[in-house]
Amino acid sequence: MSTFGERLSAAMAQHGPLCAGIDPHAGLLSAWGLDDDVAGLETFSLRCVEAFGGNLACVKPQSAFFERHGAAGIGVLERVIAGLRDAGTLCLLDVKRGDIGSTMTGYAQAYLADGPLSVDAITVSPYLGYESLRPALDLATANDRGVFVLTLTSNPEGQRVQHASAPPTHDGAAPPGSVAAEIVAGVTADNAVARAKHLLGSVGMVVGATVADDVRRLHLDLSAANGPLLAPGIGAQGGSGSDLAAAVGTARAAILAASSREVLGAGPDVAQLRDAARRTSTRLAEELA
Ligand SMILES: O=c1ccn([C@@H]2O[C@H](COP(=O)(O)O)[C@@H](O)[C@H]2O)c(=O)[nH]1
Repeated sequence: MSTFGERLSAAMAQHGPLCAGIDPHAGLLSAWGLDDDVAGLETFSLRCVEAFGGNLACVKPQSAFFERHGAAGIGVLERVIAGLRDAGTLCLLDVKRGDIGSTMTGYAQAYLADGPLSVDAITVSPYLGYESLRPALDLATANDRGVFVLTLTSNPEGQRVQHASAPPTHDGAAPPGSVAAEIVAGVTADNAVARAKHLLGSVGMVVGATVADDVRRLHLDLSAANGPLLAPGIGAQGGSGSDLAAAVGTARAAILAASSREVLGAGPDVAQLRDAARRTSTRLAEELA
């Protein structure tokens, strides 16, 4: 099988840069005329699969909105994942997992090995240390899956952690600067083999569409990292593809722009939802060009 980076490159070339979110907020269920229960969750989510499957490069279910319904909600998530797989559309599960290595192995097995929650890629949180993610990084590589490491998140609170200076390493090597820069350095190293083959790497970063100024302020070289950049914050959070594209240099080609509420507001009609996603993808392609 081809690597996740190769599959994502091909999908973006075919369908454009939009990664539509499936975020079944209680408010959106209500706006679609659905009850805030498992039946409403299932109707909402499977309409999204019908609208987006086969039409977009990637779809990003937000695990939180399935987990809040308990085991039955996870069952719906399993059916969403299966539906996207059947449609041939990449599924990036936004689940932001991160733990000590031994536990991280369990999370990696849940999402990056074969099983009911197996997806093409997941989001991971590096705040227990980039190397604590090693079990997920290694299993993703072994199974041709991907991970997206939180690097500069779209929310304003993230700055206090992500802009902080990284302490010196135990071996005395000079730290690369900020916490965010340390994560970029880890991703750069993990994508080196793909880079040598002139392929997009399978280790991506989450860099919010709202934080273009921070990318410049921290002097992050996202091009050298050679991974896809998941850019949430388009639409409802006020971010724009063009601002981020201007800040990341040649990495703009690797921006996978995530938008949830802006697109989902076009439901519940499947055709209108599909049209909204296509329009957003076309607009984002222009902003990122
Ligand atoms: O830095 C981050 C990381 C993840 N997200 C997630 O993306 C969507 C955004 O939803 P919108 O409705 O388009 O604002 C949501 O699932 C977040 O958890 C993020 O926003 N920022």
